[in-house]
Amino acid sequence: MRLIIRDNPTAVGDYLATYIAKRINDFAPTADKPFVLGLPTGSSPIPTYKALIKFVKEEKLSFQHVVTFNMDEYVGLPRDHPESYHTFMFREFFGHVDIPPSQVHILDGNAPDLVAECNAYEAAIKSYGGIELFLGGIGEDGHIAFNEPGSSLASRTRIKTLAYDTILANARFFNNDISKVPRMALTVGVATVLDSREVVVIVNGQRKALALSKAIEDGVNHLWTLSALQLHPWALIVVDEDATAELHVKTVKYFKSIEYVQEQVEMSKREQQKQGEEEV
Ligand SMILES: O=P(O)(O)OC[C@H]1O[C@](O)(CO)[C@@H](O)[C@@H]1O
Repeated sequence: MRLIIRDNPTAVGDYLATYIAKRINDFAPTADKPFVLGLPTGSSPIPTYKALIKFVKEEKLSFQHVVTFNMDEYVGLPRDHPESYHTFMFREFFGHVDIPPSQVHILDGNAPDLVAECNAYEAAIKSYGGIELFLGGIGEDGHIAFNEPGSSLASRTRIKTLAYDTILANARFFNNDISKVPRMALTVGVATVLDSREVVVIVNGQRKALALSKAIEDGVNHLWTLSALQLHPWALIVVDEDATAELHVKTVKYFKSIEYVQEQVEMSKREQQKQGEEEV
């Protein structure tokens, strides 16, 4: 697992957008071989979405051959409600990039048969050969997607009752009226996320600092489902300075040193390549 620390949420968003754009461009997606991307909602990904939209407007990136799967959706909230994740995704992202709407997948929290809806979602992910990169968000209690504390680390897409902490945290999107926050959601499971070839998670703010330390400094534990990322061969967590508040100084220094060494390696690779080109 790698941990990248940036000064603030905007810098986190810029780093992530550059990272994702490079992954998509290097993959060179086509209609027959689309790039399959998992996406979150919440306030954390907004700077990333803004920076990705800018790349598309500058024609440095296209979502023409990208297929997306969102992490979660509330149960029972009308699809056109301002706080549904459908509305959020089109308002904050899909409405501003060149993705064909038919390539967007978001769970339907109003489906007549919610279990069938979840099973069909897993099958749709499989039909595309799995997710290439899952960009994720977490809650203050360390949940990834809506896999609340105690969720099985082998879980798949399903209905989840939201934890009281999550209901309280999300009340800010419902005029701070707890009674308006849906009690249930559909969410991809921990195993659904772990099946992706790469997992990238955003953690911003001091209120998520404890979750970050539990997830990376303690062992794998179903009470902090983000910790399951320790089992993934290609996981990256990108955080702002505030989110590191509970980490040991040693942990922060260690991950910063890894990034520094990586930069040195890449710089020397670039220099060698330049020398080679000059010799030709
Ligand atoms: O970024 P915020 O606003 O803290 O919201 C995070 C929430 O969004 C999600 O990523 C949902 O997609 C959840 O995992 C989490 O509860």
